[in-house]
Amino acid sequence: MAPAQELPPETEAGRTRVTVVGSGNWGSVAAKLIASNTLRLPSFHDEVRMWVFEEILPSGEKLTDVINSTNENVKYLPGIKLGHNVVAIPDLENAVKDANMLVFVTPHQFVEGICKRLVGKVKEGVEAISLIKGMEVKMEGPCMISSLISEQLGINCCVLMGANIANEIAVEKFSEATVGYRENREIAEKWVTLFSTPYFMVSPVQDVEGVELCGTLKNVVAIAAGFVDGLEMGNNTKAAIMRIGLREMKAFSKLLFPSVKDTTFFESCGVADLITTCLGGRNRKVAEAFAKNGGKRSFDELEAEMLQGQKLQGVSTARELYEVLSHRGWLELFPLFATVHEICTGHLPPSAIVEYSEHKPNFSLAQGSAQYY
Ligand SMILES: NC(=O)c1ccc[n+]([C@@H]2O[C@H](COP(=O)([O-])OP(=O)(O)OC[C@H]3O[C@@H](n4cnc5c(N)ncnc54)[C@H](O)[C@@H]3O)[C@@H](O)[C@H]2O)c1
Ligand SMILES: O=P(O)(O)OC[C@H](O)CO
Repeated sequence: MAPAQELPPETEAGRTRVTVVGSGNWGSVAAKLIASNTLRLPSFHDEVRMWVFEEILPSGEKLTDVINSTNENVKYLPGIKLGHNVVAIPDLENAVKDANMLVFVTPHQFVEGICKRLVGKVKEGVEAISLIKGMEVKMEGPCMISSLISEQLGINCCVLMGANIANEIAVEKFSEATVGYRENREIAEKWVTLFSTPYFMVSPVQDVEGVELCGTLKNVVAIAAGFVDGLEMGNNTKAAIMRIGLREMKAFSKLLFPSVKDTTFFESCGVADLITTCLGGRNRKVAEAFAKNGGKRSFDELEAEMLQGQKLQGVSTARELYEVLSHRGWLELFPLFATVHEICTGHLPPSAIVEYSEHKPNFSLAQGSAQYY
């Protein structure tokens, strides 16, 4: 497809342009979903730009060249056509400069660097959405990725989270997702329109922090579920870990943001994502291998070997969470979260996942926290 700037000006008028910042496994599927909709919705420009962190493939070719010539992300989503209107762009500034809607979908550890490069480079009034499951920990405390994007770029940022294993959505198996928004329902509806397809059902919820924390924290519970699988502890144990994990997700979210709604945990971003991720996600899979190896091979080594460039979010989120819990004196309130980090870092054996999480938190340690359980 012709690059956007070559289109006659009259075809441009009033149409919303979308750029996807990120092109991993989920980033590529997000681009595919969006591209199928921009083609059919007259209010959107057909072309979807996708920023690609450039890399050279074993064939010696550039990943962007291969995506643009084959219409496939051969490294992160092989075998799936993205849509002829998806254009891979290696230059970040060029990818975002004309966009009215920006979709952020990179592993969370890269977002801050990306945002720094984007300061002053995005269009005025641009709307953003984050599909990123993770958080940053700053001196002043935890910072959700949507806030980081919002604050660094001075733009509004919604979130989209859900029970969304990318490879399943890539082959158009039915699933649901949740858009979290702050105040502007109209913008949330626009995101819902942009993402919804007959096989991808999206619902808006006015609880950006609740939706984003669900997506972020479930990755830590998935690591715990992987340990249980690696130790062959069975379904009941795994269900117990998921229940305790959900309880800690809710308690932590509400301690951090009292505005978080109970009902959010019953949306796709809550219990449904927790279930799918503990059954079929990458965090679970690598944690299973870690436990099978008795913790003797590091997560970094296993991630590189098992995921071929895809990135885990659960191990770093567990570390970030641990920092927040230690700093606020909440470690004993969240035994599952704390134990996951201690196992990941080799301070406890994988079997500690049940030895520790079976203890109920000591409510007296944090005044008023019992009401959240
Ligand atoms: N894959 C899924 O099923 C899925 C589903 C829902 C949400 N998510 C979330 O989406 C986010 C993105 O995950 P993904 O699956 O699209 O990615 P991924 O893990 O498949 O791929 C890693 C990506 O990081 C890029 N990268 C590597 N080094 C980089 C650098 N220095 N700077 C910038 N980018 C770099 C790679 O090019 C690649 O695009 C994560 O927060 C993840 O939790 C993933
Ligand atoms: O494969 P994971 O563990 O990164 O999880 C993928 C998605 O977040 C599931 O919704």
